[in-house]
Amino acid sequence: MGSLYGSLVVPRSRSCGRVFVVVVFCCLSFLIGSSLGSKARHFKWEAEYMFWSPDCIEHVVMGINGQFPGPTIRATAGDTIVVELTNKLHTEGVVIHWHGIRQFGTPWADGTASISQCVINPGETFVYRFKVDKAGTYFYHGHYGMQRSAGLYGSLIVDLAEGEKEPFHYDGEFNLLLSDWWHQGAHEQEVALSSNPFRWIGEPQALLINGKGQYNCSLAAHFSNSSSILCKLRGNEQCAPQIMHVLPNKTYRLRVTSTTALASLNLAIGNHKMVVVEADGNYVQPFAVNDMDIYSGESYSVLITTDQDPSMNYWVSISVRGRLPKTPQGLTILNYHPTSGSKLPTLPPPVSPLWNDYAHSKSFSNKILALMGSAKPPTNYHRRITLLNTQNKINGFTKWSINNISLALPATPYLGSIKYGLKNAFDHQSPPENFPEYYDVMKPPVNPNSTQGSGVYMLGLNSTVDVILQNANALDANVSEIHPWHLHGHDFWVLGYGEGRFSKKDEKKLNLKNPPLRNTAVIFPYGWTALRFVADNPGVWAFHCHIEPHLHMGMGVVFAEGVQYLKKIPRDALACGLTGKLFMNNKN
Ligand SMILES: O=C1O[C@H]([C@@H](O)CO)C(O)=C1O
Repeated sequence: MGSLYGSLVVPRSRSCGRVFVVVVFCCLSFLIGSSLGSKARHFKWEAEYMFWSPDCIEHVVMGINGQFPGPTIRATAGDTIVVELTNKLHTEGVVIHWHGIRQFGTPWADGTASISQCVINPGETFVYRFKVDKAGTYFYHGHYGMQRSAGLYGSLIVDLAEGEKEPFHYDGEFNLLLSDWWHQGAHEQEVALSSNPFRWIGEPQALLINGKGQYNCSLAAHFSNSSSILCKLRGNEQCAPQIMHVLPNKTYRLRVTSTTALASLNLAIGNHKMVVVEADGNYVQPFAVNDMDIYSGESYSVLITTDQDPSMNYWVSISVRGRLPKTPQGLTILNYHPTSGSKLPTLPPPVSPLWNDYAHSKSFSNKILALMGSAKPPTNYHRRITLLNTQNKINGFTKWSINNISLALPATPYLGSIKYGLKNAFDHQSPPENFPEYYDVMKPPVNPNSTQGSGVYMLGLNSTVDVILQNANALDANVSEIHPWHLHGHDFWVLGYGEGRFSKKDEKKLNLKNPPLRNTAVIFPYGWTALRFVADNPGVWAFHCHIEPHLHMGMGVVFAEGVQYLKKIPRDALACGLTGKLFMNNKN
């Protein structure tokens, strides 16, 4: 039986002791900050395809060092992470993106193919070296083609620097990395999505918690009317649920991240409330919920108190939201000591809100506010870019477009072509800042024909940028979908969500007082989301829908800022395309 136990009773809040020496040491290290204890953490990783059974059915998955999900990185704020990644795939490149890490001063380590680096070729090794400057719950994943869908992901947890204290107390912690799984391989999915006629990938076959799921059985079979069979708790280590073993009357921190390819999820724990304290590596004003939505690309920490009857066990469930669910609930068990971990809960699993109860989702999103004392956004912006999200056609192929441009990535990474002024590397026309007044976001596009482009929004270094993400109707009437947008290289403030087309009157409703800082924000069907960020990180950064097939279909844009101020970009990152040629010519 897979068992999931965090640090069982490890007090996380550290305080300076009473003994003088300890006081001096603690307080000194507090004053000096993270620099004292910070260190380099080295990892040697090999990315490879392997046979694995995430939902008890054997498939090819992408793993790291023989593990799926990949190894968890645990570091302390201020540390330098060094990952020597060797590509052991036979015939395909690879990169890894460190989701939520801003990469200040190391934009070439962001791990985005065609944007921040060339893919690592089979047999080659690339060294990712970057600082984790902010404590929080993060993850990493492939960012080339649909390698995240193939299973290339894992957790990255950054603890507070020595001497610093969390604004909440907990006794132990668990890590829940959530994902979705298809039986159709990622390559076949790529071809399906890029074919004419278009073939949609459909809904996932299983939801995974820490890479483990149940396909044709259910842990809660005895509660359902269907003939589904009871899953085994023991036997197949690769798919047996990891039981969460807890002691009564303690507080646990659950670090929850979603790296789903498609599914928006709702997480609930039978009989237990969750207090949300962190979102995307930033503290939030704590609030309690019975269930919570989590979109692809997001991370949260929630606190649970084990104050229920210890002679029982409880369900931990994840279910699909925002799309007609065709995937069974993902389940595991919260097991109270000394009750046996194999005792199934006596109550049925939590019933998740209806998939299209968006009022419920919006109410959750609107509760997320910055913890008092958090950094506030600048009160004014220099530039506002409105990004209309539409589903389109290009020569009969189905795409997603932003202001009528579907993103097509160039062969030479932007970081190199912008730095070295290579004019032919991509489309130098700046993409549109807005969409036409007459466009009706409530209806399918009148003229769905779109174009592909590789254009970049060039942002003034240190300028304040507002982005209004505008959702619209897809190609079919009465369909508008959820899209979680993720920004690389920055956190942004989420100033607000609204219905219909963003207009002048919405301006007054924006929250400049305590908006949460995040790196991923959702747009609800037929709605808008307003974001603000400061372009203070020289580099080239992707901003895109975190739904993997949607990005594959062009749903993203690229921001560049201050690239000319970058002194030395490691040549290893740019040894392909026109930069590769440039380096070769310079050598001769
Ligand atoms: O991009 C998508 O395509 C399908 C559908 O719109 C067309 O089959 C779907 O549900 C998406 O999210």
